[in-house]
Amino acid sequence: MSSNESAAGIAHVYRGTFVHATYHTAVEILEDRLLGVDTEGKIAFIGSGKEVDRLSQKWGFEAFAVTQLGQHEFFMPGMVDTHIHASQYSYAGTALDMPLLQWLNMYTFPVEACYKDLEFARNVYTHVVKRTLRNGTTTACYFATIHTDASLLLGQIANDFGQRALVGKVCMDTNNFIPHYKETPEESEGETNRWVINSYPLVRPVVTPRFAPSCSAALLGYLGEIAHNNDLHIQSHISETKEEVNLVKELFPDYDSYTDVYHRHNLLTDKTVLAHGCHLTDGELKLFRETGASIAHCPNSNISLCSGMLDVRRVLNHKVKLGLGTDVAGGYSPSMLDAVRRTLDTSKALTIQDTQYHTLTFEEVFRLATLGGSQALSLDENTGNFEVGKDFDALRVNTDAAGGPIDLINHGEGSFFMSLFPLSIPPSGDDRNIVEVYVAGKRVVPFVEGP
Ligand SMILES: Nc1nc2[nH]cnc2c(=O)[nH]1
Ligand SMILES: [Zn+2]
Repeated sequence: MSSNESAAGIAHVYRGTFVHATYHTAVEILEDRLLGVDTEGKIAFIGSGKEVDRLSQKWGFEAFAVTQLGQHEFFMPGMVDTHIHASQYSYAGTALDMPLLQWLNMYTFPVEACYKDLEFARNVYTHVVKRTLRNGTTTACYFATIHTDASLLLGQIANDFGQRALVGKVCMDTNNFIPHYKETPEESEGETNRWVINSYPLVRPVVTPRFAPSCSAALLGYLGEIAHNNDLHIQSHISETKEEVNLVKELFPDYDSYTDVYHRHNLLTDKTVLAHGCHLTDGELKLFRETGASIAHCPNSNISLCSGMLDVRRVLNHKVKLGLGTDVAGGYSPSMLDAVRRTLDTSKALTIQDTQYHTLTFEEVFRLATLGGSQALSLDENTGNFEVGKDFDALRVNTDAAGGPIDLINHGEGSFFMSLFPLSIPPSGDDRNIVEVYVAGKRVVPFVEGP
């Protein structure tokens, strides 16, 4: 047995087409493969479908127990939403009529204040976890609110429905508009310490300063220390709008840049993910690269709030890790397939402005939605693509789903279009094409209905 071979028994074997990204190739379409999942939910082997007899002997499964995918089906890795506000799901699709800072005061803070009420929280959090899972988000990096108990509930709900999640209790000690929706720095530190000791098998806590304008230097310092002492993930927002960048300059005049504010409070590490980054300078991107911090690209929100257009190609050229985020409710869609589309749209809009621009390809964006996201969250040892030893986080996709949003037209066996058809789903498909969702080997969609 080689070092990455599983010692656990085989629980499931699937045969058919597998489509995924690797570290070297944006998209690989693997036809007629056999993939075995062990009893711990990890990928135990991947081999040719033609070798079913040899593999069944080697791995000890019955050939008749293999699940055969349909002619128009394939497996792709589950998608990774690197930035979503679970607490804002209740008003997704509404209230996008003002710029970020006014939008936060007018809509977001009043809604988030409601999460003191645990029943309200339970209702919204159950809906957002189910909706994102159904849309193919197998890993979500969530912002909750400042309320520790409601944030714990979000972690429990994600775990119970089988979604892999990073969950952040939001920290903020500055709020001039809604004074009751904030904490003192000491409360925030104490509650974060209470928060980070809790975990569920699929859920990890994330240290979550909301963004520099909502946090004093003292609070940022406490949070950097907690993250460092406990080796935790960190998430926040950065350089989403020019107005925000100017505000940070006013609030933190002694720092070189917005990025420097986080850096000097030990908040930039290889487990940090910062959303937006539309207006970062080259020097700031260099600091991201040096620290290993990553960017959550949230194109729907960037356009919906008229914040800016992130030049993803520039970020990738700086060798900064980048994943995609829905940023509900600044973004109006909880679907990562929408994030794929908006990423392509933003890249094409940049190309319209500059015809020499190196537009992102469909394949590159597919990678960002899957493996790229897992790298951005430093979870790619566990998830992001179909490699032996990783957890089986996967979507069973039917390109010809009954009632689906797109028709599969047969161009004839072996034609150019037929071979590329799996790639049409991220831009043109929707949740009707996602017939099953797996996290760590367990089927979590369709939901198992209670009694
Ligand atoms: N889009 C967005 N940006 C933020 N910056 C600080 N808080 C938020 C938020 O809730 N949404
Ligand atoms: Zn956000």
